[in-house]
Amino acid sequence: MTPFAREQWYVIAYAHEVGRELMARTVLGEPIVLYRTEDGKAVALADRCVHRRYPLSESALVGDTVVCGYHGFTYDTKGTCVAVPGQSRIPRTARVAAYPLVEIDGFVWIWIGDPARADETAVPRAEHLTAPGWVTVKGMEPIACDYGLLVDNLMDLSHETYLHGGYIGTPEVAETPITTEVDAEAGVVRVSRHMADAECPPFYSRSTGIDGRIRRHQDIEYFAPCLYLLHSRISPVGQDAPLFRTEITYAITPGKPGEVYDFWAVSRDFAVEDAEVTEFLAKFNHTVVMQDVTALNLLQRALDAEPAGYQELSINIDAGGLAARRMLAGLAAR
Ligand SMILES: NC(=O)c1ccc[n+]([C@@H]2O[C@H](COP(=O)([O-])OP(=O)(O)OC[C@H]3O[C@@H](n4cnc5c(N)ncnc54)[C@H](O)[C@@H]3O)[C@@H](O)[C@H]2O)c1
Ligand SMILES: O=C(O)c1ccc(O)c(O)c1
Ligand code: FES
Ligand SMILES: [Fe+2]
Repeated sequence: MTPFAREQWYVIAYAHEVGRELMARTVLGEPIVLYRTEDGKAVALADRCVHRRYPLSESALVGDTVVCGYHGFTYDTKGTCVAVPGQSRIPRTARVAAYPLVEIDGFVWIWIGDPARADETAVPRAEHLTAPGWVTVKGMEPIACDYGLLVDNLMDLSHETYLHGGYIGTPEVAETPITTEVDAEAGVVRVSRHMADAECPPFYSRSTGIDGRIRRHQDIEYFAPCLYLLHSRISPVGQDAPLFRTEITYAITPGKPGEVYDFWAVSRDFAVEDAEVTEFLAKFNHTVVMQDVTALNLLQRALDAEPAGYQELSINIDAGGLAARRMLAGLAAR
């Protein structure tokens, strides 16, 4: 299993998902309850009551406090217990952990680690998700696999040719070599594949209106451990500047061991008023994501049935994924 890297920021939800209803998510194996205060501030607490460990997400939100649904221990936004039933003295140790949160670019980021070390300026940015002039479609799918399998999947887009043919894949994706760069200091892995003359897959022909062959550049930036950006640049062959810019964002958040949240988004700065294009990209990308979900569920079940110590065989296309795995191992070991 890919080790969990603590002392890091992770996307726990889209901002729009968090409201005045208690919501449960598990990140790096930690059960967490999320809600918004009456003033609109997002709060994340450990989702286990200190009394008998009842899930607080199955409780009542009363004003800005959570009243445990089992015996009524009441917690404020800092996780401090402010009332217990049947007595006025509150035990000094009656508190649950409160997690640092940052809301930015339409994501709610949570710090998993020592709260004193949470540096908000270290949250990686995906400005296109909310920038004026850009339109975004998005969603989230949970997958029953090691989160490292989703990292591998996204770092090696040669699979588009085989798994996503007729959607985003064409023969040129698998045929074109990649370049890989590692910025160990910044914690970023970059993988680029520049296709000078390629078939235009339906994802781009139907969104851009191009009907001939294209120049297609895929520039990946993986900000380990959670944020993945694919800068996609498309133009008709012969054009010497990119005409169509699409930013594909994934946030890869480990849930319980063997589970991952796959947050996905597609942003564009062309045809922004065209509702048909928006609807097409939302539907089409969801289908693409489900092709990956199905493959990764299947792959995890196959790996689970393997005897220990099975051998993998890597080739050139795996350079980005291998660099990402090394970076994750380094973050987890720190
Ligand atoms: N690793 C690389 O090779 C590489 C190169 C350039 C940019 N990037 C990354 O891409 C991100 C986006 O950059 P930006 O928004 O400033 O640049 P941009 O929107 O001006 O696009 C520049 C990109 O378009 C590509 N491009 C140029 N002409 C093209 C054409 N005719 N058809 C298709 N693609 C074409 C370039 O290779 C480059 O990737 C940046 O974050 C940068 O780090 C990576
Ligand atoms: O390679 C691409 O252009 C592309 C498009 C949409 C996706 O969801 C994706 O993962 C990749
Ligand atoms: S378990 Fe929460 S009050 Fe008893
Ligand atoms: Fe895929």
